[in-house]
Amino acid sequence: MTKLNAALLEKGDFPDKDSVTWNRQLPEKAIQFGQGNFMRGYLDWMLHQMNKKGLFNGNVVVVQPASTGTVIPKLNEQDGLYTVILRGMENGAVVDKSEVITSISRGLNARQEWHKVLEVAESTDLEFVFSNTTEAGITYVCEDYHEGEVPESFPGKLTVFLYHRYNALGGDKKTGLTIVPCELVDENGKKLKELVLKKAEDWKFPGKFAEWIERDNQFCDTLVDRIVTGFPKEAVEEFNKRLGYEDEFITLGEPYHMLAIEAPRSVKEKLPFHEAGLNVFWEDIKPHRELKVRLLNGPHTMMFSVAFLYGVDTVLEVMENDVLSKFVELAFSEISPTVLADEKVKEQFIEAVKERFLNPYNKHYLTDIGLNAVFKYRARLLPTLKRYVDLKGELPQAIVFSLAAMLSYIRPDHEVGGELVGIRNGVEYAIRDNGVVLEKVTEGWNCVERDEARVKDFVTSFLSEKEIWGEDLTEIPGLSETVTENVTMILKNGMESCVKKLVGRPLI
Ligand SMILES: NC(=O)c1ccc[n+]([C@@H]2O[C@H](COP(=O)([O-])OP(=O)(O)OC[C@H]3O[C@@H](n4cnc5c(N)ncnc54)[C@H](O)[C@@H]3O)[C@@H](O)[C@H]2O)c1
Ligand SMILES: O=P(O)(O)OC[C@@H](O)[C@@H](O)[C@H](O)[C@H](O)CO
Repeated sequence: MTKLNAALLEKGDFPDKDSVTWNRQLPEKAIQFGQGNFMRGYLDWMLHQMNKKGLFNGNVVVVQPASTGTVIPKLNEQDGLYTVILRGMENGAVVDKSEVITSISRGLNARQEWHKVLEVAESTDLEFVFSNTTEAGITYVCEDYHEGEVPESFPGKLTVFLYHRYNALGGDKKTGLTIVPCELVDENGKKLKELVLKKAEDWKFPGKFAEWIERDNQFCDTLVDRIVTGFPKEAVEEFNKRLGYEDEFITLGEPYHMLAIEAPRSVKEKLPFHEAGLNVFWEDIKPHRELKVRLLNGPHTMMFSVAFLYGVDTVLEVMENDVLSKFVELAFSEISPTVLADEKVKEQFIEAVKERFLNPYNKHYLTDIGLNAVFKYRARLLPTLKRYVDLKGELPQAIVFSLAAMLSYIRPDHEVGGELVGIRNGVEYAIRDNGVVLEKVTEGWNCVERDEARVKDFVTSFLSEKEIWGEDLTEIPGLSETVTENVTMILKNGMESCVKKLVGRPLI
């Protein structure tokens, strides 16, 4: 079968050819750090929608920031082209549409082609920097600067990129950029700016550069929302057949999307998402964040370990299971009172989330949601747990149970090629979490394997780890004891029996 690339698009030899809009001559107005599924199915898709209406008139250079990854060469083989397939319900009707996205001009590997990345910094066409480097990307890493060499961290790369631009173009006001991070990190724009300024200070870049950053570059805070499940690895042939070409980057997602962005009016004028009919809010993002992170990401992080160890694999299977769907109800009932929003707004949001989780087309794997789960629990559930304790004077049982389930999920059986492997019902799964977490959990589980009575020591030591939690969680009254009880119960009776017992309790 023919591969998707520029030649195929020009030949137009495939079923959906009439829907393609492509202008290869558009200037490279943006650089994007992060080549993952989410950006392809969300931001690059949005830029494409604007290009179709003549509202952006630009392309994006995509940079792979992390050293591992195989996306860039394959993306370049496809001339930056790929297909987004959006499937689910929209306004009560079934949607199933595919579209070739043409907003990416090329891809670069930061490690191997840093000089080319710096050439982009010199361009007067460039106006925007977008990014999604996961939560791990917007963190401070202590590193040295050597001229011409690529820094390890994303903030380090961005600082050198901006410094190169400042030097190449003379630090003129007009050469400042609009920087729009899409990581799910609270105040992502402000944090990224702080990190850039810190790097500039560490590396003793001139004060005038810091002034240029402050005065002429806009860092915007954002909140992003769309469930993008990525490449359909279990049904590639079926999709290629439907499209009439082979595409290594088919990106599946739901029709729903939302972007909340805090930025000055000038940015709104340069990025008129709303004029292209996109669901974008130019306002305070806090209310959106409060609802979305607590009531969508929170239940995701609660359900992944519970449901996976129960024996199911996807969010849809959770929602369609009698017992697990009750666990999700329990999750909403514990989270909702802690969310600072109008009751009606919360109810409507919860109903919409349930409908999205029930999207019959989305194969959203629990193991994908479980990537780096401990830090997600810290960011997405711990504030809810603490607020619940303040409000009710007791622990939220399901939220606490999901913490025990997460510890049970990160239980290594053995190691393969440096990666930890867990076992569910005799079948292996990869445990993918942060290095510190894996080290502590492996140590803890090793002790428990030798002596089951050591669960208490394991849980207490893990919860008191400030490097992981940012605080000592054993100070929350009863938490350590309840997590210990739950882990012990899961070990003894298995997940199914424990969840059934938990959901048998009356809803709050
Ligand atoms: N997939 C979704 O539905 C969805 C929805 C909203 C938000 N998000 C956010 O997007 C992020 C990425 O999701 P995805 O589905 O694209 O995953 P992915 O695995 O396809 O992509 C991960 C991306 O992050 C980069 N990356 C990873 N670790 C990094 C590091 N330490 N420094 C710099 N870059 C790093 C990779 O190079 C890659 O571009 C998630 O962390 C999530 O918070 C995803
Ligand atoms: O993407 P992650 O791994 O950070 O989190 C898993 C899901 O909660 C997340 O992808 C949601 O589906 C998404 O945030 C919806 O906008």
